Amino acid sequence: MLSLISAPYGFGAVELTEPSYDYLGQELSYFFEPEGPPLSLSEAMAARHSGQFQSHHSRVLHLGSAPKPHWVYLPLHNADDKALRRTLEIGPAWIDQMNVYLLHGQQVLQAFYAGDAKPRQQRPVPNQGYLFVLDVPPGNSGLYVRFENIGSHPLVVRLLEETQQRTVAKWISFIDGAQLGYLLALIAFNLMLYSGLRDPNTLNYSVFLFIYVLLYLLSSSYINEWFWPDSNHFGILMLLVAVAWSSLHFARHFLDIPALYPRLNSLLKWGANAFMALSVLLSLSGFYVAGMRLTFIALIIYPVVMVVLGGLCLSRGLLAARYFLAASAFGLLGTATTNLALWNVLPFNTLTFNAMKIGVLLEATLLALALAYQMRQHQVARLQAEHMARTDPLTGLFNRRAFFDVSDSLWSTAMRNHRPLSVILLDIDHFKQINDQHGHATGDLVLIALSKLLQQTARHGDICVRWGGEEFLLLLPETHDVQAAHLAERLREQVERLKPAGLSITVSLGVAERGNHYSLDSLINDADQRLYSAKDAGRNQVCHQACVTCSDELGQAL
Ligand SMILES: Nc1nc2c(ncn2[C@@H]2O[C@H](COP(=O)(O)OP(=O)(O)OP(=O)(O)O)[C@@H](O)[C@H]2O)c(=O)[nH]1
Repeated sequence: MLSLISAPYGFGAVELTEPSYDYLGQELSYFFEPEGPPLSLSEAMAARHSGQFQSHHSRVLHLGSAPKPHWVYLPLHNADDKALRRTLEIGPAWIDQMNVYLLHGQQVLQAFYAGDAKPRQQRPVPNQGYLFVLDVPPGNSGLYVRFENIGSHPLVVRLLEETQQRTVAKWISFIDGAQLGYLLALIAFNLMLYSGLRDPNTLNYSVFLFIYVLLYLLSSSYINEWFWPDSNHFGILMLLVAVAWSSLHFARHFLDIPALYPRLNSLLKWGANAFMALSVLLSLSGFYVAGMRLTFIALIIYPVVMVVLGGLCLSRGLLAARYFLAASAFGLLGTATTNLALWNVLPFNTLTFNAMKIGVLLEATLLALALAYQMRQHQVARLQAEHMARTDPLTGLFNRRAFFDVSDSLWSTAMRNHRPLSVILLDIDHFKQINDQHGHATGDLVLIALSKLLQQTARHGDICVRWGGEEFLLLLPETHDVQAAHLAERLREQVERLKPAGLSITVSLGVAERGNHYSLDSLINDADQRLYSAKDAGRNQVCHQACVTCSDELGQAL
């Protein structure tokens, strides 16, 4: 037994005089404990010396989704003539229990008891894992670590020299600060948008991101003391379930799935609720591993569902789905890359290890862009609807509704400041004949040509309105009756020369000035009467206050 214990450590040992940031998975060997009471250190040592420890060939040790208690051995060598201080880093942060022994010969030099399952054990350092300061004597030494954990824990082990450890800690603080600051800024901004715009998508997005931030903080061991201090796994599981649920909730509403795919929507909604309830129930009733497995299955399915939903909605012409699809694809890619690296399918390096974080940042950014794009689309649609409600579709001129919106203030200003304001009403002569003889489409062309002429002739500030079928109104601020009559006469002459669709047309016009009118309606009425006077007088003429050719009584009197 003694000879077994004193067997050499040297073969394949980590050389401590050559500090490196490398992960040491390839130098590790491991051994699953048989059923029964936990093995003691000397039993584990005996198992190693009898060749029961298996060697390992990748940088991360991943022993399945719920491995049994096991031992890990790491041989060390110090070629220096004095003891070297190294920080042993063991991640991730959510290991329940581990016993670490540093041995030199058969002598235990240091022992540590760590994990997040028992209150008085050494706790992990946020986002780095468990840190143990080792003073390794010259020559060969060895590290034995016993792990016990409910659920998956890919094991990432490094030995860092003091300055390396400080560098790692600095970069972790910097990257975590930047990442969390960015996500919190997105959450705050979207909550502000929600408080102003009441768009439920911005709220759903903020809730989803906030749960993700909580999950990140909890799984990296930042906030274990505040939430579920003695049941970290339960907290992580609940937040995983909540992240999955809230992301699907956001996706369903953002992509308008209830309207586009009502049946699929019900399926997703009830499926997500049932899965959430089942996971929580299983975990609460002691079937934690089953609950966890269910959650992990869902976590694989959810991102795929997102991508499929994005694709479906894009095929239905929902443009904001482009951003959504890209966001989901990045999220899926990041999560898949990190998981495949942890399972040693992809090479494990800083990029693949952090791919999930990068994916989430890209996903959050693209979803924020998707929301912005959707809001812009809603705004454009609203403006278009408003524009259409105010505009005559054939001629592009204001319709009556828009006229009353804008004319009120012009009328009030003119009244208050005693300023002139005139109205011209214009009607195409015998327009019915044009329609009857040349067809409705030709009639439309005539109307379009005439409205263009009106727009070109009117000054900036004048208002052109399609008043009815073939009737137009011009509201002319700062214009006296005589000036309006001149404009009307000019228009009449231009129409004669216009020849729209090759046809000769004429118009009759009635002009009225604000004068003693008490309301805009009465002013328009006056112009209308003069228009009909112009028609009665033989058409193709202007009738105004000083009119002598038309049959207007007032004009005749003048
Ligand atoms: N092409 C076309 N015709 C229209 C439109 N709106 C109204 N009309 C036609 O305009 C004609 C107006 O006819 P009437 O009210 O009898 O007037 P008119 O033939 O111009 O006769 P007077 O006004 O007395 O000279 C009708 O035939 C309507 O169908 C339109 O948007 N497009």
